[in-house]
Amino acid sequence: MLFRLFTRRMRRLGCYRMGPMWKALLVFVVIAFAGQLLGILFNKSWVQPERPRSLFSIPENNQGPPLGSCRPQKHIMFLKTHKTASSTVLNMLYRFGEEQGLRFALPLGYQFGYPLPFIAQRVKGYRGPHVAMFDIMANHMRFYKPEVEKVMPADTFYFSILRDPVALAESSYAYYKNVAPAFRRSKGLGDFADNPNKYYDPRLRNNHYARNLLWFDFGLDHNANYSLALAKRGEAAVRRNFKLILISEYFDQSMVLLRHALCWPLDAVVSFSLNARQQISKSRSGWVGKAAAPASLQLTEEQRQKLREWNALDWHLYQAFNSTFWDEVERFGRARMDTEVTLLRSRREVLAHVCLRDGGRPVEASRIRDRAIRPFQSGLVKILGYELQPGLDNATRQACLRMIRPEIQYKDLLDLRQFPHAQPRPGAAVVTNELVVKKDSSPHRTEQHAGESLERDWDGTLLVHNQSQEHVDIKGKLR
Ligand SMILES: Nc1ncnc2c1ncn2[C@@H]1O[C@H](COP(=O)(O)OS(=O)(=O)O)[C@@H](OP(=O)(O)O)[C@H]1O
Repeated sequence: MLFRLFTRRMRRLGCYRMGPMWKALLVFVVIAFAGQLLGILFNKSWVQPERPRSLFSIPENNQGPPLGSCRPQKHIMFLKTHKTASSTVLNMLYRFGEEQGLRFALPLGYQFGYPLPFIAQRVKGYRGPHVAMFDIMANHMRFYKPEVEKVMPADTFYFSILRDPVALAESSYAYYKNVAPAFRRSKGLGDFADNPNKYYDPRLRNNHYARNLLWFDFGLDHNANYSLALAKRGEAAVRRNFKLILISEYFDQSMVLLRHALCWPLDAVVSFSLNARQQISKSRSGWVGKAAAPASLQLTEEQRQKLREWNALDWHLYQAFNSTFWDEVERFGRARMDTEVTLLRSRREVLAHVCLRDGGRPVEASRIRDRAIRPFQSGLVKILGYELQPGLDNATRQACLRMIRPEIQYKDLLDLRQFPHAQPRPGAAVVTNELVVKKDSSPHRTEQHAGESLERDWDGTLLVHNQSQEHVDIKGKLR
């Protein structure tokens, strides 16, 4: 019937003198074309990324507005800057990679030899330049592009995240109070801001946490004297190397841009804030109120301004990329952005309701019954985590767990999956549930081992001093 119709139409079009061979070929082309068309209409995975085995069976159309004909990006390098919400972003990358069976470039310990500039040998299982082995790289490092390029495929998508340097300084001071000598010596952040030069010695290890920390993480000289020309050169280097720079203060808008840049489904960028510090409120519940900072972190407006000046290179970077960020939002469309942010937030609320106890409120580590998901603690304040809703079915529980599993534990899990037969190296600090809540009270201990000098860094990282005095973190703790 269809064939008869088709031949009649062909006759009308003047195709009388076709031989049987040509006719057969034409029929074949038409059938193939119709097949493609039906495939496009009915196979959504062509137009939308395949939804990872995700939390709950929700209809496809709840995965956010369609993304067009893009393909999900699977080669990703995220520069995990410090105290910028980067652990929340890392969690999303871990989840997506795990669900899609991607391979992670993981550090031997928990960061890639930080604070030394990145070298490819820090990647576990690295076999040499341009051996395409890894899909995602995202743990803390001091960025150094030529070495990163040895590890990651040429079509890798590079992105990172920035935060207002004043907020970042508060977070960094709270977290690294006992780690950065400049912070340790001052009475409080306000005192430090009033006269940073009194406390800051650029030669002392870990003082990079106290000055232009973003600039440092991007691999630039964070102690350089500020000049506009220098700041613009640094900014240009970041622009050259990174396709997208997110802004922590606009986290949800950032996630929308990221989702579109990576062509990912909505669930992949829905997250719960990880690594938040507890801030004591005056209310009876005694819980988090961002306004109520402890006395040692309180700042006057003048001190805030001084911190901007002290971190002038970071301040420049932040302002420049904040402006670029809003240009991107403009290009994306304000109304469209608002719609997608609303969708993202409502999805987060649904997931919080399903997954988390107490309506999703973060709690202090000691109150988390499952010790395996307690977050690592450091500094002046308590770092909060989450408790899972009891009584979840196994699949939901696993999906929820992924969203709240702290960075250290998640890295260990992926490491074990990728290297199931690897033996821990001699001297390696094995992460136990106890260790993740332990504060290291005696930083910089030194021991002798097999002719080498071993030193424990503030976070338990085992550093080996060999003859060239290079520090190698074998395995230790984060940050
Ligand atoms: N979604 C979202 N939006 C905005 N801010 C967020 C988010 N998730 C985490 N955070 C805040 O980020 C701070 C922790 O940053 P990091 O995870 O990068 O820290 S670390 O360097 O890995 O230790 C930490 O900041 P402070 O609470 O000010 O210390 C977190 O509260």
